[in-house]
Amino acid sequence: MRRHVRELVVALMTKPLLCASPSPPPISLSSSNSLSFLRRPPSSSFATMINDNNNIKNDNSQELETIFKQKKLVRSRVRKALKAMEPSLRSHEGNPIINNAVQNLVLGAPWFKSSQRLCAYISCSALREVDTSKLLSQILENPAQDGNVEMRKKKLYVPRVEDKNSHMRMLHISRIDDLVANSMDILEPVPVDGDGNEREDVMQANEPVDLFLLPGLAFDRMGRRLGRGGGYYDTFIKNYQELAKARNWEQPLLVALSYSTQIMDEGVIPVTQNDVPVDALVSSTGVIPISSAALDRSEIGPHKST
Ligand SMILES: Nc1nc2c(c(=O)[nH]1)N(C=O)[C@@H](CNc1ccc(C(=O)N[C@@H](CCC(=O)O)C(=O)O)cc1)CN2
Ligand SMILES: Nc1ncnc2c1ncn2[C@@H]1O[C@H](COP(=O)(O)OP(=O)(O)OP(=O)(O)O)[C@@H](O)[C@H]1O
Repeated sequence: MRRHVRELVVALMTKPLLCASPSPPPISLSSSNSLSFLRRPPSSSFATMINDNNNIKNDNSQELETIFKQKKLVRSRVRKALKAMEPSLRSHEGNPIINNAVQNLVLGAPWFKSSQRLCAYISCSALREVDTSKLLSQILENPAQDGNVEMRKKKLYVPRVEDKNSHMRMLHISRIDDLVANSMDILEPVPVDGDGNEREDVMQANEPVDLFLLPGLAFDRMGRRLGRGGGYYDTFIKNYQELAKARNWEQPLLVALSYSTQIMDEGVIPVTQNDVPVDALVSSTGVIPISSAALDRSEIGPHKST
């Protein structure tokens, strides 16, 4: 609570909150909607754009509490919608076809093909997250082949929760067997590998990560992302972005994976200044580039990282 008060909070909503309304319908991403993303301002102006539109300044704890309550409401609505995707009830989402479609879109994306080092989540089926197992095995199994950018071996870092104070590390793994289930039943790496060596922490790595594949509960087409309430990802990403800036590295592309039912109308997801917007969203309907960085890296050709 005290941490909430300390935050210089800004309500980044461009419309009044619609949280009290019933479940928002999933947004259908028609081609005209998709095209509107091509007119998005560059990512560097993304935060500014939101701030400029922000006409409600929330610098007191009461307003912050309201935002957290609203976040809770959205979370519980989305959890319910995800639960309704149980095999007997769900139409086509949540099944292997949809999970395959999302992962295939990622595997085919230029920003994925050209990535050399990435952080990705280990999906948890109990949380109804978009599956990442195919992606992870492709990354880990892909043999190194000199000269072929697409086939170049990628380095993978995955999350490990260290404590309940939003502290998460991203540790290097080379095999799926490097993972064990934690108390939340999410697979994560033990800090020491089979040879007794400390796993590399991405914050200590000498080279930049170019891609983050992010989980979340709800998203919108402006790049807003609502997590599960731990603050782990927002805190981690902010720290990594600061590190990249200090080292003069290109910022990693932030890409979230989502079922369509998790994509909200604009104005539904309340955010504070701690919430880091994503650059792109992938659902079975397609890749939605949001920032100029996502558009730039959607072009075919090797991605140059510094
Ligand atoms: N696959 C995956 N790994 C991850 C995350 C994630 O969201 N997904 N995290 C992202 O932060 C971190 C772990 N944080 C987590 C936070 C909450 C819950 C969870 O089980 N939440 C329940 C509600 C629990 C409650 O309200 O008491 C849920 O969302 O249904 C799991 C992981 C790091 N690793
Ligand atoms: N960069 C940060 N520094 C410090 N505290 C933070 C930061 N980001 C989030 N928090 C704190 O984490 C808690 C959860 O925040 P929030 O509800 O935005 O998380 P979330 O977006 O659902 O989670 P996540 O980022 O793990 O996906 C809040 O108390 C928030 O103040």
